[in-house]
Amino acid sequence: MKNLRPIHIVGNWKMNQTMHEISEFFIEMTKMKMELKCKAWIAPQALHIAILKEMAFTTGSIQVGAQNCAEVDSGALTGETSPLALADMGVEFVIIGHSERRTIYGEKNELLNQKVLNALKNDLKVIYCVGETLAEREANDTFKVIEEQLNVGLHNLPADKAHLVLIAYEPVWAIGTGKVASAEQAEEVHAFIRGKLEHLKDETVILYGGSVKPDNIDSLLRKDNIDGALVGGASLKAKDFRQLCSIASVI
Ligand SMILES: O=C(CO)COP(=O)(O)O
Repeated sequence: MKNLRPIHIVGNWKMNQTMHEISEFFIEMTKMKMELKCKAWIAPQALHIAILKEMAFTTGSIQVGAQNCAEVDSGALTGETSPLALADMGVEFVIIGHSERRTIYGEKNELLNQKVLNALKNDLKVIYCVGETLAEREANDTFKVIEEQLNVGLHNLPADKAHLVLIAYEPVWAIGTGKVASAEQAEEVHAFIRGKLEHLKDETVILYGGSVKPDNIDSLLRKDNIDGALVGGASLKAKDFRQLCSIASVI
């Protein structure tokens, strides 16, 4: 079944990168002239989406997305990013429910559901993030927390848009900490998530995120239900990003 699902390497640049660093990234990527056999996506901060789309166009194979969007298309929402505007700009995907949005900005599953449905209405691909904190894992609540995040966050998902949804499992304790979940720990949760999906159980791409690096991605990607990675720190430099994509291309 895994071969139904193309491997995705998604860089989440979070609130990083200057114009100089972005130019360097694409100069390096272009020099490498790599033929990508995996899907390579990058989500820069909103301000950089347009310029990245131009640069990515010259390298051919990188798709550009957003890290967040509002739950409605337009209105008096100062500082928000409209999914309608993203679609209008030709943006391909949006990350929704990242743990930093959930914990720092207090975004709850109900709000995230509105965001998911509205992004899908605009035909954006959605990477919906789920994952437990360390305290929740230690209290043996991992599956309960993730089930709730899936049930509420993906409530009323229209069957005809399910092909636009990807899931990212990002254990909060593994993000930016250098503590990667073992391939077995991640696979256990990925299999659980797949079992809970209502539509397109076999086709839905499920990414792992949390301290993914070139030296640990191989064992993760070899698991049946791990179809790629959502990568923070190691996606910022072209050399690491390219290496992640090269490893993913031969799985
Ligand atoms: O949050 C993440 C990606 O969305 C993971 O970040 P790191 O790869 O830096 O741990």
